[in-house]
Amino acid sequence: MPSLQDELFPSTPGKFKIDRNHPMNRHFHRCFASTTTMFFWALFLIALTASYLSFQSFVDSGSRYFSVSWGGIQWEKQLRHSAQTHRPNGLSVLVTGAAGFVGTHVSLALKKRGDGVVGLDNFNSYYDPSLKKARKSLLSDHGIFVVHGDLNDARLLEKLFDVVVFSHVMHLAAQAGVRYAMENPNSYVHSNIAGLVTLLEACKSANPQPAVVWASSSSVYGLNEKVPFSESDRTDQPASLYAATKKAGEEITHTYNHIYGLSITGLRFFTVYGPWGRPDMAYFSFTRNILQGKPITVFRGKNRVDLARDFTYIDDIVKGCLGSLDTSGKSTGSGGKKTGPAAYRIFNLGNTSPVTVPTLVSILERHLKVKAKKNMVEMPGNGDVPFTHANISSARKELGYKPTTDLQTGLKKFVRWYLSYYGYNHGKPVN
Ligand SMILES: O=C(O)[C@H]1O[C@H](OP(=O)(O)OP(=O)(O)OC[C@H]2O[C@@H](n3ccc(=O)[nH]c3=O)[C@H](O)[C@@H]2O)[C@H](O)[C@@H](O)[C@@H]1O
Repeated sequence: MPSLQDELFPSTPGKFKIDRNHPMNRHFHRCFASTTTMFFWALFLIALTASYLSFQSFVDSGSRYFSVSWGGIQWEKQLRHSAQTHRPNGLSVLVTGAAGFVGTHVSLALKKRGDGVVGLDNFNSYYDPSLKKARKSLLSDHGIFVVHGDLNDARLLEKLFDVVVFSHVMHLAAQAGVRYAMENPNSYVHSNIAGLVTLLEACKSANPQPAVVWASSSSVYGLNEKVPFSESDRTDQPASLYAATKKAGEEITHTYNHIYGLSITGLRFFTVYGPWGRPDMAYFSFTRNILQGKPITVFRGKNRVDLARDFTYIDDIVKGCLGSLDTSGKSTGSGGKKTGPAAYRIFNLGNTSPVTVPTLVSILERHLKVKAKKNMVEMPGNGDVPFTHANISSARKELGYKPTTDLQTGLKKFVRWYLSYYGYNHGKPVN
């Protein structure tokens, strides 16, 4: 005889029948109906919670415009993985502008020695974004995750510091370029002023606070005529809006050091060049034009004096950046409040041997084995300075900084990279 259980729950699906008039069944039906209702309510609540959570992560994932794609469990996992250190006392560094020229090289060097690195970049189109994407995939091949987002996105920054405990921030994201400031002045304010403040706000509120190393510029010396340029020289005569925003950055970082106890190191880079460089810079655009048989414009100063730059090779700059991170000392603030004095430092990172622009051109001609078509033009009043020359004794003493690559050697490496990246074979494009 089948048991009650068997009758009510036959093993064959579809044969389930309930005799509603059976007293036992009436009782069961009431119970079952309430169980079903509960079951559906539970399902409904689970669905509601799930959609709330995914909505939250969608909200998290965007700026207030709900447009940028960041956030979510998988994204956080990638962040943590990328930030993991692989050496005792390794650093965990947030590198802003990681898909930029200096950012890419610094990120790779940190990763190579076992530090954790998370990149941040907005991939803007100031110059060819495909070069930035190529740098990103180089970083990804080395296990470095680059978040696509803007410095001005405070929620994103807060989230990054929530997910990862960064010991350091290497702040290299900026609107670069001296002459472009006349075309698009607001982009300099957006990145170099507003973006910097948003980043410092996030750093000051982080617990623990990271130490900050950031890129200033040799352009802050502006119209200074005393050579070589020392950190104590006057920097109150900027010649371009770009220089003015970098100078403002030095003052802004000082206040965050003073009020909140953030450890700050500002690095005044001197015309950095090398493989994976910036296409807007003279050595890069000259190379492109010379190879394409197009003319180049070489600016000259007053009285036909050649312009000169203390061109500095990227590998030397990277050593200066790593030396700065290693010696920065801790920030002292907690819960947004300073608990003691923290380091505030500024260093020149140059090569200490200026080279004129016509000499730069003749070195390129030699390496490319092509003669340049030169248009010599008087320097327009567009923010340029006639020369730069770094005194690096402070950096040498404090960071162990010692540049070792001269322009001839560095440009040879750049040209080799350029020809291979853009598909040239013996100076001819490969079809
Ligand atoms: O070190 C710095 O402070 C700055 O170095 C470079 O600025 P700049 O030195 O002007 O570098 P380039 O734009 O590559 O110019 C180098 C030299 O070539 C000259 N030049 C540039 C472009 C051109 O078409 N012709 C030309 O003769 C410039 O006048 C300058 O003397 C970077 O672009 C800045 O972002 C950086 O902050």
